[in-house]
Amino acid sequence: MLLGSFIFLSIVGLTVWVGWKQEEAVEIAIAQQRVDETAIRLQAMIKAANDTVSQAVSWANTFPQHAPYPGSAGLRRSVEQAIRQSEQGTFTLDQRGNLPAQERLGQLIGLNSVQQVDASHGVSHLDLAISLLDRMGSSQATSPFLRWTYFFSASEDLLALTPWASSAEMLGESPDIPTFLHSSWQNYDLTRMALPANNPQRQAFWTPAYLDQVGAGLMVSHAQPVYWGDDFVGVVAVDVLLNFLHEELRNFPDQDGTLLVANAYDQVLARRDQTIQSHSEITSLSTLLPMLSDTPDGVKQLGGSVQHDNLMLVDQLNNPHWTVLFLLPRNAITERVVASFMPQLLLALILVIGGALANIVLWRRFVAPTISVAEYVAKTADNTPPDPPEVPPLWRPWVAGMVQAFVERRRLFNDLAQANAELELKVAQRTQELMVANKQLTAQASTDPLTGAYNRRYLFELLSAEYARARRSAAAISVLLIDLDHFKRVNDNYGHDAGDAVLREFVERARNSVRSSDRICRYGGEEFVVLLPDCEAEGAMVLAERLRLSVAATPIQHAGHTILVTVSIGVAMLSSTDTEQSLLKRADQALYRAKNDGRNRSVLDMD
Ligand SMILES: Nc1nc2c(ncn2[C@@H]2O[C@H](COP(=O)(O)OP(=O)(O)OP(=O)(O)O)[C@@H](O)[C@H]2O)c(=O)[nH]1
Repeated sequence: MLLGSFIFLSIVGLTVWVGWKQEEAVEIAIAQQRVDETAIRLQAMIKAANDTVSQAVSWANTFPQHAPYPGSAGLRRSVEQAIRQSEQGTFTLDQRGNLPAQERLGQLIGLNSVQQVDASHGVSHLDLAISLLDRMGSSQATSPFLRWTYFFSASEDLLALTPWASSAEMLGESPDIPTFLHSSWQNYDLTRMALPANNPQRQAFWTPAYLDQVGAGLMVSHAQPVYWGDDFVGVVAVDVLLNFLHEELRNFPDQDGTLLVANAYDQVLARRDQTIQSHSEITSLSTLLPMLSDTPDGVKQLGGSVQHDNLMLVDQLNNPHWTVLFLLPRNAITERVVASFMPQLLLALILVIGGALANIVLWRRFVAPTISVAEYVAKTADNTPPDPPEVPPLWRPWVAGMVQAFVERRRLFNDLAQANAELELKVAQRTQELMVANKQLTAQASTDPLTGAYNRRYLFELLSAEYARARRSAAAISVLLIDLDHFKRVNDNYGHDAGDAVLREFVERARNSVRSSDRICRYGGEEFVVLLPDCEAEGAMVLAERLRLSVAATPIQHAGHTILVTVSIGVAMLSSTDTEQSLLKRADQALYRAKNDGRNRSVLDMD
């Protein structure tokens, strides 16, 4: 029972745990999916900057093959006019009132010394700048967050920029154009990073974030150097305003946690919970997340890991290498899991409580009654039946029937045991009786019923045994053959009963005259044989005489009559040549002589 409960609770617990983990995994997957989608959207939005730069650089690198470029003839005339009209060795397009579609074009500032024609390539940086202004003028229309597109010439004497900005606006606090152009190459990341020494692979790159000097906001530049063959010509760049990032992060569907975008320079470019409006507000990611400072490339280490009490979900854009980072508090996940898992949890609780109740009911209704009934059954072996067990009402009729059956069984068992005991007693008695009867039968089989002497059949058994014994041990053995004299007269004179009485009395007196080991046998009618083991002839004669005299000396009284009886005795002792029959025969011969000699005497056969 306990084991069953334990297993049941373990299964429920395991199920809850597995369910919990599954729900947690689902929540994490949803959050990761949102991060991934945000990264994809940002990548799509930033694509305009990539396209603008790659198309412009592609055009610029092959520009000598396009020249002369007819599309910018009007702009070129305007530039040449500006160069001619310029003072102080510099020129701008501030006076461009005669340009067609001027809003579409941008500003161009430079030094009058700018080369009109490159001797080796046949075209000049100025030609390239003019053609780029013509081609890039509509770039901003493709994306609202592309701010400036521009070309710096590597000779530090030219800057072409679109859309339009006045030279005053561009120069800002710079004292003059030559200083501005020169310092731009020294101070701007996009120009410095484009230099052949810094970018031998001539790759496009993204600069760290900076604040636009004309107040447009936080931005980054995407730039790529321009080469004509092996000659470094300049750099084409586009400035990207980062305010769209904040808008994008604000639309993130998960309202919990910290969400930000950082670049590969450890700068946090945008945070959902905070707008960045000044350069000082640009925090470093490693400062924001102290745990990152321990690793050389913290951002790469972040994916899906748990940072303190937050789950950190990350996705990275390819170009630029920006990171969308979402710190979701663990307790927010737990709350969501609880919310979505609550029905399952409730079900599990119901199952547990229901299971426990079912166990209790099962125990009370079935197991406990079964045990008490089993104990009761065990006790029904006692003679006194125990009280019936306490069971629920449902069981009572059944238990009552069973108790009655057991009691009846006990009663039958007791009756049977008693009957068995009685039977055993009877069998013992009967056996005893049979033994007595057997003894009697045995005695009857060997005894003459009238006199109690051994009968003729038994005489021969005895004689045979004694004969064998005498032959083995060379012992003596003698026999007396006794015949009552004129016995017929007794019957005739006093009746047959008197004759029987005389026979009985004779045997009685014979018993009193012989040894206990001697055997008195009725040989037939009024003839008797007394078998005398270990008795020589002389002893036999003495015994015969004593017997004869005991009979003759005292008449027998019967029914008022005094009956005088005598006996004649033939005596013989076993000789070495005798058989059993010959021994008896010699005794008979001696008897015969005793009769002939006048009766009432003992005669020894001397043979
Ligand atoms: N009452 C009684 N008489 C018996 C029994 N057995 C034999 N007798 C009788 O014994 C008598 C034997 O007679 P006999 O053979 O003539 O011999 P006897 O009269 O004894 O004469 P002797 O032997 O010559 O002395 C017969 O009359 C038998 O009927 C018996 O069991 N009971």
